[in-house]
Amino acid sequence: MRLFGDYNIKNNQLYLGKYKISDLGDIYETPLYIYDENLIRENIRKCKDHFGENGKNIVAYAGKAFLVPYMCKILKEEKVSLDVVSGGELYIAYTSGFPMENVLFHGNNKSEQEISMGIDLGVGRFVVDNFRELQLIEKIAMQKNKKVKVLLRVTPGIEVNTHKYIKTGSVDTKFGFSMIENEYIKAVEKSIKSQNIDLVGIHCHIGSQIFDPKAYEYLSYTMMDIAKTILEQFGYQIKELDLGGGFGVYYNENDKSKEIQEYTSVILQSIKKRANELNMTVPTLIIEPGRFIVANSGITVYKVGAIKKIPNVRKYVAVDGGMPDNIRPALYDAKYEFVVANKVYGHKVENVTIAGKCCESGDILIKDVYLPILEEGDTIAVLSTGAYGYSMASNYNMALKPAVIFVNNDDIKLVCKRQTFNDLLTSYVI
Ligand SMILES: Cc1ncc(COP(=O)(O)O)c(C=O)c1O
Ligand SMILES: N[C@@H](CCCC[NH3+])C(=O)O
Repeated sequence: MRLFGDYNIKNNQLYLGKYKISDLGDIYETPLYIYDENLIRENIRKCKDHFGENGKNIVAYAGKAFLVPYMCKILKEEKVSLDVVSGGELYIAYTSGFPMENVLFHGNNKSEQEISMGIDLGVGRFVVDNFRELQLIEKIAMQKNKKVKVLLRVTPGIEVNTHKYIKTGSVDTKFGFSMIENEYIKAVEKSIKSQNIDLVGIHCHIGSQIFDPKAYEYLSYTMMDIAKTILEQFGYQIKELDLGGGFGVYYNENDKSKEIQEYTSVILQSIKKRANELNMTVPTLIIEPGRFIVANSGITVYKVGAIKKIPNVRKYVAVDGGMPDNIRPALYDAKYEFVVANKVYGHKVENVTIAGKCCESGDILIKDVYLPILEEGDTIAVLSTGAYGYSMASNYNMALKPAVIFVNNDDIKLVCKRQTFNDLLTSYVI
């Protein structure tokens, strides 16, 4: 078991700083997401320190990992950019006072309304995914008499070793302009010719939960080669090169997680090397880490309810949450570490399966885990759920989305209230 940031064990109990996790579960009700705010800030600073090159390069947090108004406030204070993927994320950023010029607007099927909203709010960069979007941006920008800064998303055709659902840079993907038959060249040409588009650079993202820095070396070379082709064909040197996110994190002992500098140094060195070989200037570089910044800072806390023992088969221990607050085990077969927060080490341990409370046999948080003997009322913490947990939460089975609290030294901040039954009614026409 690996604890990050201020998580610690005292008297056989799990704590975050001075706060006992089982007490927080009682106070704020379970399921509950808890974050170590200092660790988020520390991770952001690590990215800036190892990649920012004193403000020359840009770190853009990928909001899809976890985005709430309080997170926007932290990002603003820490002076990083933000990658959003929908009108909804953009709206959260805007209403939270996040500077719009530091927003990159992603998405493979942006609606006219989203594009219009992005232009009106003045987002810094549109990351353009396809020809339809290019046309729409041009049309809407022309109507509004605006010139819009864009990065073109290119699919580098790079295979990475990660779950197939979270690969995004392979040849066969829904994202970006393909290199096959020089599709991306046509997009560059259209952008350069357009009166209402200001082509700033190119973007790519090969996938998520990647552990091999070599993948970024190869990506860096490929993208600089693309930049060279653009220079040769159009006499245009790109100003910005965005290499996406994807830096892998520790969930369990099979994950060979690395320090961020092991990825960023590869990127910085490879880009400079290739730029030198190609006789080009180094563009402003951008990375978009999501998981790396928030995953290890967050945990999810549950209470044990029903326990079912099937003689000689299996013991199921059900908790008061499950797939609505963490879809990742069901969707990606994700494996987390589990801690019984109110009795971390037991005299005896046993093999159990932790089940959620949904009406779904696949709602299993983990199969075959050794934990101290569990009883109803015990508090279970699932570690490193800070990325793609709350952001992927649903109301399946009309489950209420849990509260989220941030702990920062002595302070506790409730950043999302637990939903109520009345909240479930808000979108219905009765
Ligand atoms: C375009 C883009 N940028 C950044 C990210 C963030 O990835 P991660 O959370 O793995 O760093 C994603 C998600 O995979 C993405 O699709
Ligand atoms: N939701 C995914 C990551 C998505 C990456 C977005 N392109 C996960 O939990 O691993």
